[in-house]
Amino acid sequence: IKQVAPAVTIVGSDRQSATLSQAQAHQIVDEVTTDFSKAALAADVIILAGPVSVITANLAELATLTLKPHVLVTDVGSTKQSVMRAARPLQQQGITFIGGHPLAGSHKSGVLAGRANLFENAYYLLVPGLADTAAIQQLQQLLRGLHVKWLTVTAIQHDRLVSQISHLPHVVAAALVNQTQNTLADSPLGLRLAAGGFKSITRIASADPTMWTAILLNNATQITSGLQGYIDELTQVQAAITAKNEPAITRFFTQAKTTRDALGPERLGSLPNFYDLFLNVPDQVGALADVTQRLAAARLNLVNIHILEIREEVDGVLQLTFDSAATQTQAAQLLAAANYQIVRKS
Ligand SMILES: NC(=O)c1ccc[n+]([C@@H]2O[C@H](COP(=O)([O-])OP(=O)(O)OC[C@H]3O[C@@H](n4cnc5c(N)ncnc54)[C@H](O)[C@@H]3O)[C@@H](O)[C@H]2O)c1
Ligand SMILES: O=C(O)C(=O)C[C@]1(C(=O)O)C=C[C@@H](O)C=C1
Repeated sequence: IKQVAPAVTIVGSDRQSATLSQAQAHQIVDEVTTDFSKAALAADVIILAGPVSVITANLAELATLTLKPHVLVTDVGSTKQSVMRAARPLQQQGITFIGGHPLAGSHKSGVLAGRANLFENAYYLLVPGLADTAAIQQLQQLLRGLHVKWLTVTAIQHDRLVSQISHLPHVVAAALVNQTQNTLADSPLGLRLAAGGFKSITRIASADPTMWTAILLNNATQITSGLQGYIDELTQVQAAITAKNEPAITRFFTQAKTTRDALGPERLGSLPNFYDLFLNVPDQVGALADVTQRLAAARLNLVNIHILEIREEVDGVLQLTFDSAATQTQAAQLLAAANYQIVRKS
C-alpha cells in the first residue's frame, strides 16, 4: 500500500507494543496503537491480520462498534468458513466484509518477516460473501502493489482446497519432526545428521504454533478428513513394503513423481515467466554479498534470491530468480566466469 498509495495513512494495531515499535521504526505503518477499537472507529479500511481465532474475535468486537458506514473490512486469515460466519453480525449492519487469503508466506512470523514482494505472483483468494463488485474492486485497487493473481472462491471451496495444500502439509511436517525427535532421542548424532531431504520436507514445521493451532481448530473437519486419507496412503505403502510388493512400491513413487514434476520447480507464485538460476555457493562469509554485488555491478535485476540449502562446511545452493531469459543468461555467464558452479537453469 505504501508503495502505490503513499498518501494513505496506515495505523498498525497489535497487542504487543514491541511489534508496533518495530513496524513504525521500519516505516511499515505511520501510526500505532494497542487500542483496536480506537483504530477501527477511525478507519476507512480495516485489514484483520492476527491468528484466525483473533480475527473472529475482532469481527465480533467490530459488530459492537459504530464504524464509519462506508468502511471496508477484510482479513488475511488462512481459513474462511469460520471467518465468514463471524462476519455475519457485521454484514447484517450493512458493513462490507470481504474474506481474503494471500496464498504465500513463510514459516517465519513477526513484522520483520514481511517484505513488499512477499505475495508477488501468488494467488490471493477472495470470498466476497455479500460484498458487491465495487467493494471488491476497491480492495484490489488498494492492494494492487502486491501484484497477486486474484481468484474468487466460496468459503467451502477455500477451506477444502487449502486444507489439502497447506494445512495438512503443516501437520505432516510437524508430525515427522516430532516422530524423528522421539525415535532418535537416544542418539547423540540424531537430528544433526538431517540432510536436505529432511530439511526440505520439514521447513514449515518451524511455523508459529499459535497461528497453526488456530488454523487446525477453525478447519477441523476438512483437516481430519485429509489426515485420514493421508494415513490410508501411508498404510497402503506400509503394506506394500511388508509384502515386498516391488511393483506397488514403484507405482507409489512413480505416481507421486509424475504429479510433483508437473508442478515445476519452486518459484515465486506459479507464473511460468520467471527464470531461475541455481548455483553452488561456498559456505564462506561474504559469498552471498559477492554474488549480489556482481549482479548489481552488471545492472542485472534480481526478482528474488532464495537460499535453498547451506550445510556446514559444504557448498550451499542459491536460487536466483530473474524476470527474463536474457537476464538469466547474462547472469549465468557472469557468475560462471567468476568460477561459480551453475547447478541448473529453469
Ligand atoms: N504466515 C503465513 O505464511 C501466512 C500466509 C497467509 C495468511 N496467513 C494468515 O495471516 C494471519 C497472520 O499471520 P502472520 O504469519 O502474519 O502472523 P504473525 O505472528 O507474524 O502476526 C500476527 C500478529 O498478531 C498479533 N496478535 C496475536 N494475538 C493478538 C490479539 N489477541 N490482539 C492483537 N494482536 C494480536 C501478534 O502480536 C502478531 O503481531 C494469520 O491468520 C495466518 O493464518 C499467514
Ligand atoms: O511457505 C510457507 O512457509 C507457508 O507456510 C505459506 C502458507 C502455505 O502453507 O503455503 C502458509 C499458510 C498460509 O495460509 C498460506 C501460505
